[in-house]
Amino acid sequence: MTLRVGVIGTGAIGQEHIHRITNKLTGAKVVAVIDVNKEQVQAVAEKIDAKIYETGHDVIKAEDVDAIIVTSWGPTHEEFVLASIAAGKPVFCEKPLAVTAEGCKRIVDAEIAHGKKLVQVGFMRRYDESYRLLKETIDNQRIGEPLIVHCAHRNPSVPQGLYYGAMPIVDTFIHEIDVLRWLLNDDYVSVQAISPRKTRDAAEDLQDPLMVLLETKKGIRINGEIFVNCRYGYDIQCQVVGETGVANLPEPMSVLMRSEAKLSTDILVDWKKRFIDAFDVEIQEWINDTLKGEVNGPSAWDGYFAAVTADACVEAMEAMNSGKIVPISMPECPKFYL
Ligand SMILES: NC(=O)c1ccc[n+]([C@@H]2O[C@H](COP(=O)([O-])OP(=O)(O)OC[C@H]3O[C@@H](n4cnc5c(N)ncnc54)[C@H](O)[C@@H]3O)[C@@H](O)[C@H]2O)c1
Ligand SMILES: O[C@H]1[C@H](O)[C@@H](O)[C@H](O)[C@@H](O)[C@H]1O
Repeated sequence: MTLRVGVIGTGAIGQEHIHRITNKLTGAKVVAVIDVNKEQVQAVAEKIDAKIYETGHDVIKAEDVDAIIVTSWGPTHEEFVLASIAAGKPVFCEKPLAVTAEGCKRIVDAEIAHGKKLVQVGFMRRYDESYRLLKETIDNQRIGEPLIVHCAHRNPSVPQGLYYGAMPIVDTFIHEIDVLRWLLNDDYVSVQAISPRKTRDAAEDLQDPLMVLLETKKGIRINGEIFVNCRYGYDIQCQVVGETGVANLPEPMSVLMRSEAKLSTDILVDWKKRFIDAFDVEIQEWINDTLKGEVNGPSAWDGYFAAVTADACVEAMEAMNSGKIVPISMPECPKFYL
């Protein structure tokens, strides 16, 4: 059986997912697309022979669409995920699940009321081989119990005018918020924020770089650096300090060169390349699970947890350098998501 997929939002990542479903993965076909950018959606639809719809809701309602992928702008996600649940259709939603914790909670409530899991959130780092190896190292106690995590999320640059305010947290650090909770099998209890000296490349309305200090239930301290105008590359670092050793996230594979009196390796500059394999595995597993009527990837509850944590990080960022420690509290995870 082929899963007939409708894609809402054919921008950067929408096109990436359409390309992988059409050319690399098996078991699914993109049959319907929609974007508010008419020229762009026309070009995408022509390449894959998909039908163009007027709105996201028309795609969700279409009889020949079995499952939905939401890759439109973040603020539109909640509406499309809720509509997919109301139509009883499986939905893969890129991060963020919704732009507020309340929005994520509405999705969680709607899914529970529906009675069957339908929602998966695009936290693709859980599918990345290097993070999986790091998790295996921790789970197998090869460094004893984890005590401290140092991590960095560095982008070479961000689009001027489109990236501002709380985005270092809600658009960028949200990946660490999800993956570290998964990596450490732990939940967060508090956060504070510190602003280092600002880079000359940061826009006026952006604190860049930014540091957040999270504490987990087990007492692990996480020191997170978010630096979105680092200029030199797309660099994701994670080091876990344990009782008996230190484990580092493996670097992406790259040729070690000796040339012009230098020993060097290239650094990637683009998230698409850094996580290309992870995205492939993530979407292939989503297709396979959806065909079986299952959801096994990051759930709406994970999306909600990330949003609650992100809200606390934003509150800490707004009070940065004051020493304010913002508590992070979540209700018990409902049985539905266990
Ligand atoms: N998992 C990841 O690493 C990752 C990477 C990139 C982007 N994302 C997420 O994916 C989403 C899209 O990001 P992007 O980089 O592709 O952005 P983008 O701006 O390139 O694409 C978004 C598209 O959504 C369209 N759109 C906006 N409102 C719409 C609506 N109401 N109906 C239909 N289409 C609409 C826009 O016209 C645009 O083409 C964001 O939420 C982003 O955070 C996740
Ligand atoms: O900071 C960016 C992240 O590094 C990417 O992985 C994407 O999530 C992108 O949307 C963010 O803007």
